[in-house]
Amino acid sequence: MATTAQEQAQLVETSKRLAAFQAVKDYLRPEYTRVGIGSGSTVVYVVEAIAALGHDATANMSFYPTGAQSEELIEAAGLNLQYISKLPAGKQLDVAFDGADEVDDDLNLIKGGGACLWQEKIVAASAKQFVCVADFRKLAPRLGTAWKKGIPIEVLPMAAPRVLDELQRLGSQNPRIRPGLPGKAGAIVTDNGMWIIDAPFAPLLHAKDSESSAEGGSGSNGRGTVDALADRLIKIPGVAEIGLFFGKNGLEVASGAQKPVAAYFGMADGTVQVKTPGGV
Ligand SMILES: O=C[C@H](O)[C@H](O)[C@H](O)COP(=O)(O)O
Repeated sequence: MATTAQEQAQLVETSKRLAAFQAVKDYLRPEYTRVGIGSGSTVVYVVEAIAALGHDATANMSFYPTGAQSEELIEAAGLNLQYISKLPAGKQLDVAFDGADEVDDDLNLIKGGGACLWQEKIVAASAKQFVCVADFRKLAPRLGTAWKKGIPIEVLPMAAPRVLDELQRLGSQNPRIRPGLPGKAGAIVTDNGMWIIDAPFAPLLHAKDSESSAEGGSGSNGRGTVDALADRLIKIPGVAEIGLFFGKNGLEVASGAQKPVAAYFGMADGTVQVKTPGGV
């Protein structure tokens, strides 16, 4: 049935909210004290779901933002704001919630569509459990299938031309420095004073593909895997961080995981689909 653009937009918002409320219900335990809050439009509903639990439920919890937007969200909801820079060495967040631009069926993520990725990766990797919340548009078998804008890469501004050259050598088709929003002359500037380059690549294979391929890490048909490309991108001089969240998942490593222990998707039919490392 044909829907108007307005109806489609409403469906997407409803789906984000469904995913966020279910994820908070499943993963925010009353005994938790340290909670990471990511960036983007879906995380708005995560904060709404947490605030809806009431002051008594959250009074002993501190909330760790991933940038200016989530800092504002936490404060506006009346939740206790704390900073990852104040997390003592050896301690972890109990859980962190964040959105994604694309999620593949091995739970690799593309993030940074809203120019937040560096602090997000630090917060996710600081959590015992990283939980992703998204709507049905973000589901894709391979990264680069649905999200065609490219992999967001946070770069030191003075290095941007050299990074663009290197990205083209690695096979990116037409990598671009992301422009500022209307009213802002020049490039977009991140919360960390960096620029973003969006680097499109052909859809990326993942570990599950290479397990079934004799070619190992490079995948089948000569196509690159998420891990192999990420390893090359992060080594380019001038690259601060990349918007690929990859590697071991949170069930395989005790700390430092960039991949979620669960990804929640609000679906168009009003259900919530949950993907976990064992269940996808
Ligand atoms: O840069 C922004 C972050 O990585 C977001 O988490 C990501 O872009 C998803 O945002 P949204 O929930 O608005 O789709």
